[in-house]
Amino acid sequence: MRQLRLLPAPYPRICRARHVGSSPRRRILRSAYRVKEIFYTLQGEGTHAGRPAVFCRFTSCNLWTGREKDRHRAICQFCDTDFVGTDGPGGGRFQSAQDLAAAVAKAWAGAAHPRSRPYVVCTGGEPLLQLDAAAVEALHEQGFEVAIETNGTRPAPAGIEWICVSPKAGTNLVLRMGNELKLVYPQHGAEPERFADLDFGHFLLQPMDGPDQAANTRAAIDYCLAHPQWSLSLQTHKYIGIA
Ligand SMILES: C[S@@+](CC[C@H](N)C(=O)[O-])C[C@H]1O[C@@H](n2cnc3c(N)ncnc32)[C@H](O)[C@@H]1O
Ligand SMILES: Nc1nc2[nH]cc(C(=O)O)c2c(=O)[nH]1
Ligand code: SF4
Ligand SMILES: [Mg+2]
Repeated sequence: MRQLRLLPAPYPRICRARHVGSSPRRRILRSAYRVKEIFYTLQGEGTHAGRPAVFCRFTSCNLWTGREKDRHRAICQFCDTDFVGTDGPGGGRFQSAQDLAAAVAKAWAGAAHPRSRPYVVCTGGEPLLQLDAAAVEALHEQGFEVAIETNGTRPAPAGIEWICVSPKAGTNLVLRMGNELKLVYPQHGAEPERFADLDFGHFLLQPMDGPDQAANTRAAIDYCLAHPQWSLSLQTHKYIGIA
């Protein structure tokens, strides 16, 4: 069980909860995995677009509060996602990695089959503020192949099968290798050339959604045509009207 506790320093060496806050005196232990929503759909973006997956959307991000009133001063200002709170379908607070993995397994609708291993995409918000080795292990125990969508500013626990990093301008990119680098385009200060030499299996440009979506799509197409290391990633779920 992951319980809310305040620990006096020095802290026990064996403690699975994670510390929050910088000052040792202010280290409060997080109580649970906080999840906005868990839902079953098709992966809409990137290399695995079209693949059935359970999406586990963790609450909170380190680059935006998620509140519209703060968007203009956020580090990441173009976010298309509501990740505030735990009130979405299947959302809630999960006290243990096992509880979290059981909720994800409940959402998987596919039949067991050797060629269709259950697939979970951990996203957010920023999933690496919460996803830890215990959660990855519990998801594996439920039979899942684990994928993540991350802004790359935090290290990832071991064992994740598919790491998709989507760098944001003005941030320090910590995750510099992975399976796919999916860059929202265009971003002043995060031009594709800055990332082209990193160790990723796939390099994708995803047009920034918003008021300039059509022009951004044209610009992304032109960039890919001129620089064939890069492929286009469309947010297909938005076109076909699924979550
Ligand atoms: C909502 S984010 C959550 C995961 C993580 N925080 C991240 O940024 O990668 C999921 C994906 O949506 C992308 N995304 C967010 N807002 C977008 C927008 N307005 N247009 C296109 N892609 C966007 C992100 O770059 C990321 O690849
Ligand atoms: N269908 C679908 N595919 C997605 N790929 C990444 C998503 C995300 O929000 O992280 C997402 C999403 O929200 N829905
Ligand atoms: S880093 Fe990801 S979740 Fe956070 S604000 Fe940006 S796109 Fe949204
Ligand atoms: Mg999304």
